[in-house]
Amino acid sequence: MSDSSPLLLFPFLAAFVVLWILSLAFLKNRYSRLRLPPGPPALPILGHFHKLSLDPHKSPQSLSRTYGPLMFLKFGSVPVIVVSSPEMAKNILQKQDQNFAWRSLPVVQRVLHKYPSMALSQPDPAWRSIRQICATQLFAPTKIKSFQPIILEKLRSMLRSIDAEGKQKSCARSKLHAASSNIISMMALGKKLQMNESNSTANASSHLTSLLVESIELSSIFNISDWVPWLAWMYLQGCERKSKVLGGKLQKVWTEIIDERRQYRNIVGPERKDTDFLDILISAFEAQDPLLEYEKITPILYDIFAGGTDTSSITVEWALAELISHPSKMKRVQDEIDEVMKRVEQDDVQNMPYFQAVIKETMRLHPVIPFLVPRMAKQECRIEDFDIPANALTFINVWAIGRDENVWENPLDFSPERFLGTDFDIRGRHFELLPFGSGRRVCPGMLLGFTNVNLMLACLLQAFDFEPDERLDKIEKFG
Ligand code: HEM
Repeated sequence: MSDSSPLLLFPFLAAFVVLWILSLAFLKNRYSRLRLPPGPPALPILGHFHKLSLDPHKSPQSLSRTYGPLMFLKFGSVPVIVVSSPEMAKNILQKQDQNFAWRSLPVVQRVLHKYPSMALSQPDPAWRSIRQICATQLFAPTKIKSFQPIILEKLRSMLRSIDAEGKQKSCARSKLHAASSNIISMMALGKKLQMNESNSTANASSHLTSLLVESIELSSIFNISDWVPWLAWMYLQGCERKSKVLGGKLQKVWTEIIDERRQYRNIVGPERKDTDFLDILISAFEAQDPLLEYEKITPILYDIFAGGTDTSSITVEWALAELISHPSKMKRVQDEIDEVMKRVEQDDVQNMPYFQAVIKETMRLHPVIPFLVPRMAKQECRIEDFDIPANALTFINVWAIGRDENVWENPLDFSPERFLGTDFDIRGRHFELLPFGSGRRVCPGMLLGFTNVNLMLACLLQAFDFEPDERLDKIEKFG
């Protein structure tokens, strides 16, 4: 660096300080008339970022022990509400669901897709019509049932592969992940794609996998522009540029896949049947909108891959880790499986109360999306005695609710027995247990995700005996 560089920095620092003072004054005026929920004192610019530890899902839980189940924080300049009790969650997700159905769109996602994905769309008519297609066609119970043979075939091939290569943790993890992605990819884009490697779409689909992984990694980077928007113009981390390049590549692959399918549909003509999600989506869009922009299908496919893959395999991994650490519970669930099932079938899985309790208990202690997908309050509103500012990003801390001693007895114990003989389910009606969220933004893939978790876990428990392992790592990592 040359000698003159500190001088060059001076105007930059001066501008920074002025912007900071202006932002403080602006925020003070903005919130001074409101009775905000309690929260710790904030630092300038950073807000409460310094309060987050390296495990960001744990710090809000300890803060809420001091400040209560409805807490106000600021991350950078973004107002944040953290909810940590079933009553507050019910207030937001049921009583005020409409106002809290909005999402904030991170910069990476805004640049990555021409149209926002379903998970990050605002609750407008287009989002509602996609949710409708999800409920009545893509994830309808009959559709999921029709996919059961495909799911089981993939799982049997996973079992063979684990059997051949040993069931060390790392091996089982990668096989679970691969099985989960294969199941989703078969349902979304069709069996033939995976079978015929010389087919150009098959190559496109394997390229797609690596682009999707890259895009999920990019989306999970902590991007300063999202939290301190007035610094966005500096492009400090280059995320926008990377998203633009990646978005272009993703769009090219999606277009190839969709175009090839449309050509195939034209060749087969009206005789064809909608076999997978892509077919269903093309038909549904064509029926609704003759001037269809096929690009609007791509964010839905993106959601199906991004939302449907790791969520199931991680849940199964946690269930196995807990059962391996609790051999008597492992024996009880395996005995139940041996008694009820010859071969794994979804209908039988539902008739195993202890097995179902194991899954609920796993989802209580280890929800894969610990804060749900953050909601945003469209308008200023009140919760109990407090004012919630418009556009406050709202985190429902289901991880903390699942471990709250005021809600659960001995909350840190893995005890599936607590669910036996109760009517608790995971569908978003019981605000103590919300692994799939609740209200109008509840996970649309819940039935599919739950079916996959059931079948994967049942297959593994039926096929193998797992030895207790002292080296078992039960450390939760965020993101
Ligand atoms: C064990 C499996 C799964 C779990 C635990 C899970 C969990 C969740 C959660 C907690 C949310 C946020 C709900 C809220 O904001 O209230 C969500 C949203 C979503 N999930 Fe899932 N999910 C799973 C499987 C799936 C599958 C299989 C798909 C699709 C194939 C999927 C697609 C989505 C989408 C598109 C959204 C956003 C919905 C919207 O904002 O309108 N998920 N999921």
